[in-house]
Amino acid sequence: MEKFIVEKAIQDIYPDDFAWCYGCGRLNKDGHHLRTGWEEEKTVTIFTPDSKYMGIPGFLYGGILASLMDCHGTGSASLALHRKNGHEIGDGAEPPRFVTASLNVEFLKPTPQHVPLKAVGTVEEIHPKKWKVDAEIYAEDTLCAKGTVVLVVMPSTFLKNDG
Ligand SMILES: CCCCCCCCCC(=O)SCCNC(=O)CCNC(=O)[C@H](O)C(C)(C)COP(=O)(O)OP(=O)(O)OC[C@H]1O[C@@H](n2cnc3c(N)ncnc32)[C@H](O)[C@@H]1OP(=O)(O)O
Repeated sequence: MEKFIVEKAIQDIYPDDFAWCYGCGRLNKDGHHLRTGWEEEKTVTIFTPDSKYMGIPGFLYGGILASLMDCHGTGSASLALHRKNGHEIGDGAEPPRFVTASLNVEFLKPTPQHVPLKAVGTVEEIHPKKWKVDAEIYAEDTLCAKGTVVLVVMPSTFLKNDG
């Protein structure tokens, strides 16, 4: 049977200061709370968008697929560098933080509403600070979108200076 749950997600262990992303921050009450984990050597994010994310009645708005691809990318890169650094979710280590440098999405088929979407990622290191995720989004067995996301380790300029 198809698995529609991510048991251990990298977003669950982001430090609170980095858990506010609209797509994947667990502390953003208005956000999507996307969660990304390993499924063997691939990364997986499961998401069933709310009815309001409609493009054409019965079909999803493409921007919501891009959001899924975006946060699936940051989560996947974080998982991969965390593992490369010798860590796994649950060992107490803080994961690396990534931002999206580029996002390319190809909308291949109309995507039905009201079914769980599964983003599947293949992660590749370009440079220790720069990673690429090739992602596919499936609605049930149909490949509806694919894309490439390039992620860069978050520069210090993103850190809020409260002092
Ligand atoms: C903890 C989790 C936090 C959750 C966050 C969720 C975020 C959700 C996703 C988003 O929406 S992120 C928000 C949207 N994205 C942005 O706002 C990013 C805006 N863009 C930028 O800030 C910069 O353009 C960006 C950081 C993406 C890239 O900047 P650069 O063009 O300077 O980076 P570059 O790609 O050249 O290299 C990055 C680093 O890798 C190094 N590098 C990359 N490739 C290399 C190579 N081949 N050889 C040598 N060095 C290389 C490069 O030197 C550099 O290291 P340093 O910072 O130490 O100098």
